[in-house]
Amino acid sequence: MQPTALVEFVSSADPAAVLLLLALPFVCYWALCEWRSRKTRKSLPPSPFQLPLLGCLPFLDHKFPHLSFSKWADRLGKIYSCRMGTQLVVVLNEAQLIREAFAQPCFNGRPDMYTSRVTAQGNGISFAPDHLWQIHRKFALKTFKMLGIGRNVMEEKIHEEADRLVQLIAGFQGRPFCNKNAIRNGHEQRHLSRGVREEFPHGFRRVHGFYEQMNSVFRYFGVAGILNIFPGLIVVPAVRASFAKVTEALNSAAGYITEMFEHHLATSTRVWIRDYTDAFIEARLKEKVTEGSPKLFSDKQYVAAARELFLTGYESTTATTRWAFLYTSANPEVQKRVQEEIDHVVGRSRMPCYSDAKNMPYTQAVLCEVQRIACVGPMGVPHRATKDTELAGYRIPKDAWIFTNLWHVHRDSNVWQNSDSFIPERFLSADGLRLEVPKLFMPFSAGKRICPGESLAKVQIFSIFTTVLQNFRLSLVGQPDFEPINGITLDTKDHHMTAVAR
Ligand code: HEM
Repeated sequence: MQPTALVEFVSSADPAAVLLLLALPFVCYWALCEWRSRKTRKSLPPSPFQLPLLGCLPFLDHKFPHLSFSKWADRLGKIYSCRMGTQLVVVLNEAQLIREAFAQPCFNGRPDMYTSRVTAQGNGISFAPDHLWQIHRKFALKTFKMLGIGRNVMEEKIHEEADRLVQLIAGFQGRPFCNKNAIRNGHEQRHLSRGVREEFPHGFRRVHGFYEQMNSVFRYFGVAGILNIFPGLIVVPAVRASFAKVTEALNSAAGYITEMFEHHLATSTRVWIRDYTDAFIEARLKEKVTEGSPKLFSDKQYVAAARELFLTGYESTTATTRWAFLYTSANPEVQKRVQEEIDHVVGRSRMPCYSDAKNMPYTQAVLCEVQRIACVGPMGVPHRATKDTELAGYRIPKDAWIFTNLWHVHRDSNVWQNSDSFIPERFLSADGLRLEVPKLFMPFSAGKRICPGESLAKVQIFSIFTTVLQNFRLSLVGQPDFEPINGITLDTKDHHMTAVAR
């Protein structure tokens, strides 16, 4: 066709046909590229059956979602994907794969979740923006180390808590008491004994109120959590009311924490760093000098970080301690062996210390088995992929949420023989003399986000557990009920027990 003929054709033809003709080579080119890239592009991990818009939500066990995630893991293997609403979630079900993923920075982001956005407002540790997270995680770890967590200084404070719990239990004089309330009260009393009584004119009522608020957060979070998937549901009265309860409790706890901060400001010597709050005040003053005003160590950051450390630390360690008492009361022969080990290594004249733990393999095996079987944080804390990447041969798109299926990791019957039975010996060497913790055991997760409270939790659980068993023989009243109750962590139900002095 001559150029003039082409011009004539274009000017006389239907404009739509011309456009179509011009677009055709581009469309063909795009289709070819797409076909080529699909051939080479990895697919998403396999999925369970899902519905449009809702994804897997209608098929999740509403009471215990981790059981559904675990059932799908049995069928789909170490990695699968699903949608919660329109959000893509990748679920990791095997310890080795979790370690492999979390060793890579691109798997260590956190989702931008509605509940944390509204409550922490970009502050705190777990859900803070990246730069703030790095600084405050490092700061918390450095402060814990400086305060002697895992060393003698901190242990003195934990001994106070254990001692108060022993006094509290002794007060029941062999009559039945509620395990749950006793451990909570022991913890609150220790909090009081650490000087809060002087700090707060309202004394115990104030501390008790603070813990009550913390419990409300856990109680109501279950319903409010749906807002992370469908933020629009805030208009539904029941969801709105639950979330209001959570924010009300968090605000009220913030009031308590602010009072504590002000008291520390007024009484800080700046020479003796008494605790996390004193260390925060120091860092704040330094930032003020260099930057003019505290931006990284702001008041809001203090409230969010301190509240989070209280909340996560308190709930997970007290729940684990309650499970430890439940399992050892339900298994008298295990309890007897722990007590024999305590008598042999510690005796009766002093309190057990964490430094005794290395000589107490059986007791440590019992506590590992409690953490494995109870798994208080069954789905960990969600991560987020920060870029398009790959894992185990599958495509993981940027912003996919990554769930750590710790429940499955610790209950997989292909990994743990008789996985639903309580068998502390699985953490001992064949001769029963040494503690052997397999790499498949990971209650504190792994990688850069691994729980920074691990050492503190281990010292606290060990000290309280061994001090109580050193003093009392525990027995359950009625049949043991191992079904958990679900909040942010899996906790024991209320159960009654008796404690006879040894
Ligand atoms: C038995 C006790 C505990 C268990 C089982 C536990 C478990 C966990 C798990 C599974 C995670 C998620 C890690 C991840 O994102 O992959 C986590 C994170 C965290 N835990 Fe713990 N934890 C315990 C005690 C504590 C204590 C005592 C504290 C504080 C004093 C604490 C503070 C935190 C914080 C701040 C994070 C967020 C870390 C980050 O995002 O970098 N935890 N914990």
